Amino acid sequence: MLKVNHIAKSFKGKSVLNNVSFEANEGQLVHISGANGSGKSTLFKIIAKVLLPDSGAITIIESAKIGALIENPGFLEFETGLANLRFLAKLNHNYDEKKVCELMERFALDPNNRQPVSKYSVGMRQKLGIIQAVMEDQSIILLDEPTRGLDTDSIDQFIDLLKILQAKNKLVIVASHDYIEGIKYDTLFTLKNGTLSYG
Ligand SMILES: Nc1ncnc2c1ncn2[C@@H]1O[C@H](COP(=O)(O)OP(=O)(O)OP(=O)(O)O)[C@@H](O)[C@H]1O
Repeated sequence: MLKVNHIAKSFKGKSVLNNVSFEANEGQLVHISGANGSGKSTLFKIIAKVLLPDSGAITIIESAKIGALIENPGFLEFETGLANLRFLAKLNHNYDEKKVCELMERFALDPNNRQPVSKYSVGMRQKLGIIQAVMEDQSIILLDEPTRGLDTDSIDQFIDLLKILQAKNKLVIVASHDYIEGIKYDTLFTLKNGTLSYG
């Protein structure tokens, strides 16, 4: 479903990714661990094709759609959470209000909350970021530090969501520097000094 072939990327002569390769398939839950600055976000941006690698290639099966939470997702600050999700999904003509509201409720976000996103807490924004990555039934889901700012109840809700995504045969790749108790990954990678290795 996804092939990452010999990816290299440097910024201003400083190598961030060096010959990174791996393959992943539907139904797999993959973890990439790495310290701050190890290149996790850069790798996700290259997989999502928002950044070009210096060399190497990404191959994704044609029917696959990518959902991603990378760094701090940008929202329309003066609009409500639901209005933001509606806007993002409508860009792709794939808006299902019932599904979006169910996802919001799963994460204890009230779809009828009239507060603009500018008033949201870090955790609430993070939840909105997770929802937008999965709300269009995307088949490859990239989640960069998904539990940042989440309290323990929200982390449990996130773990439940991962189980649902796995049951739906999605490929989910989580990048984080910490280990999240309670998540059973199929494959573990570590990104260090620009190199991706198993374990
Ligand atoms: N557009 C850019 N221009 C210059 N340097 C960049 C750019 N994007 C990333 N970098 C550098 O590349 C390195 C890897 O950054 P990246 O954000 O991919 O790491 P990360 O593992 O996601 O870190 P974190 O866990 O802190 O989010 C860092 O040294 C960063 O400063």
